[in-house]
Amino acid sequence: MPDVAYDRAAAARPLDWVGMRRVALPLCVSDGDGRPQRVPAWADIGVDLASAETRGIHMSRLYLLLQERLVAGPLTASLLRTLLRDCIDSQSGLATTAHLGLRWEQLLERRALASDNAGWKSYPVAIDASLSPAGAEIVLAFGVEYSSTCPASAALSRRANAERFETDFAGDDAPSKVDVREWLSSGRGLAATPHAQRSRADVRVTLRDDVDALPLLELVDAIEAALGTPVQTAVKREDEQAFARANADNLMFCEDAARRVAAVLSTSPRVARFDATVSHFESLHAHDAVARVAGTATG
Ligand SMILES: Nc1nc2c(ncn2[C@@H]2O[C@H](COP(=O)(O)OP(=O)(O)OP(=O)(O)O)[C@@H](O)[C@H]2O)c(=O)[nH]1
Repeated sequence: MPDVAYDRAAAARPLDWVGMRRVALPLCVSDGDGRPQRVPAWADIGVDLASAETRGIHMSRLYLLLQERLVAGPLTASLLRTLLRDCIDSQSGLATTAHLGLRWEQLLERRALASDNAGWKSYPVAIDASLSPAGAEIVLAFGVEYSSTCPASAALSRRANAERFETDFAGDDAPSKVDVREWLSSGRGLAATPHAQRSRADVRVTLRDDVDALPLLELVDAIEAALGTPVQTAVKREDEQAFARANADNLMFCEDAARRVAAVLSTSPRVARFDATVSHFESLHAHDAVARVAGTATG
């Protein structure tokens, strides 16, 4: 059968990236307990076309390698490195580099804060993997949603509560502890509430060369613990009260959240470099408060 890919290229020149975008496949990843889990995923796979005179690459070979390796899984850094090497080799000398992008939603089970319940949250995950004569680089990216309560608004709310207390207990007689407790528990005891909003940390980490298992769960757990207020799954009243306490104990500007995320990533033994952006989708403003932090890890 004719194979025009071998034709001599018109306007011959090398190309930086040739391949396929949005290849659908059932990606085999490891779930939170290390068991293989198949998830719908989309892959972008490509190589450079280093041979200026050759018209086309062998696309089917890249496609078949994706189906052969990523469906069997589970996805690890060594599987990605081997796949990229084989993508380059499949082109029989036409290519020197390969790039693979993967995107999927990862379900992770999360326990309630106080009750004996649990539920599942979906996390957006992506992989950007490349192999060139300079070596391999694997970037793991994911998003973590949390609640942020504004520290400035909290201070102003406490002041409003104190002023209302003075108004309601304006007489000379000192109120009893019971009076104060009842007032605090009543609607009058909350003169103002600080604004809080759903927020998201978008994290990208370049993995160290000695990492094989993808540290998604480890990093999600560490970041959610550092922020203190991850959005919840199953919520009973005791969970909601615990969440309200966690927000009071973890008042955060976007700058505070960015520093907490950086403190985790900069000390992780799995991370070589990181780049994180936190976005607070403000309930006070029609715009978002955003902070970005990047650096190398020393862990
Ligand atoms: N390189 C290239 N191939 C394309 C493009 N669009 C479609 N194809 C098709 O991709 C199909 C697979 O290409 P190849 O991998 O060369 O298929 P093949 O020649 O049957 O397989 P091999 O013998 O292994 O090379 C061919 O039918 C091409 O026509 C394109 O823009 N560039």
